[in-house]
Amino acid sequence: MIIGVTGGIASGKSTVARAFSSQGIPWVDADEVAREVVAPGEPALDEIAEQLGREVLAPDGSLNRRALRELVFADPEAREQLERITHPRIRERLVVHLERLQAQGAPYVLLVSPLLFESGQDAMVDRCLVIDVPEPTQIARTAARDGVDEAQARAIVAAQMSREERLARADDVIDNSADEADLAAQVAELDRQYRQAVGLPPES
Ligand SMILES: CC(C)(COP(=O)(O)OP(=O)(O)OC[C@H]1O[C@@H](n2cnc3c(N)ncnc32)[C@H](O)[C@@H]1O)[C@@H](O)C(=O)NCCC(=O)NCCS
Ligand SMILES: Nc1ncnc2c1ncn2[C@@H]1O[C@H](COP(=O)(O)OP(=O)(O)OP(=O)(O)O)[C@@H](O)[C@H]1O
Repeated sequence: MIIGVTGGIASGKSTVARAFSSQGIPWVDADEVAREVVAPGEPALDEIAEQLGREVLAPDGSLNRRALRELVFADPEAREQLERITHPRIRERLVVHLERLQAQGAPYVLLVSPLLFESGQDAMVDRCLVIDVPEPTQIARTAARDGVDEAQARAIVAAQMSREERLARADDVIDNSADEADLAAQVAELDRQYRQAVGLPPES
């Protein structure tokens, strides 16, 4: 069984994944795979430079992530171009990573992805778990963690699915507006349900 874990920027997906991991559940992180596909030497990196301009490269030829971020969250067309280059490759690698994890015999595995619904990755999973936070909390946590200004954080949120739409598509929801202890309790309860769904006793 594959559980897709999604939520907007800084909703708490990685924190949730770590909590599941402490119960023995492994995960694949789509943001990490997205970085793999644009590593130096990857064909996607050349395509990005060709289509979006060499200004998005650092002097050493690697991706200047900050420059690309500022470009794509100000220009929806540039973002769509970037997604056309990266999303098929991300998807291909996610399939490989998930198959490898499943072969290792965990009770179930997680696909952690900010764009699970937007990029159609929900078709790869059995259940969708949405991490939900109010938008002001999301903006504040993004700005605090990534050192981006509030306007940039708002632009990123605006490029993602609305909270309402995401919740409407959820099979399960974690409310991450309280503290991390509260989050851990919600994860423990879902872990119990997921183990039961795959026919395992709660503590296996
Ligand atoms: C725009 C880029 C260069 C910004 O890099 P940066 O290091 O600043 O941020 P990072 O990659 O850690 O992403 C941070 C968050 O931004 C949001 N985000 C990233 N890409 C997108 C997008 N295309 N649309 C909406 N939100 C996005 C996500 O919430 C993500 O968790 C980078 O995110 C990227 O290459 N995005 C395109 C690939 C993609 O869609 N990745 C998302 C995972 S499928
Ligand atoms: N319940 C909580 N209370 C306070 N801070 C929290 C809570 N949950 C997460 N955070 C903090 O909010 C920030 C975002 O959390 P996290 O990195 O888990 O989100 P994410 O959804 O994985 O983000 P992204 O996809 O943008 O990388 C982190 O700095 C994290 O420590």
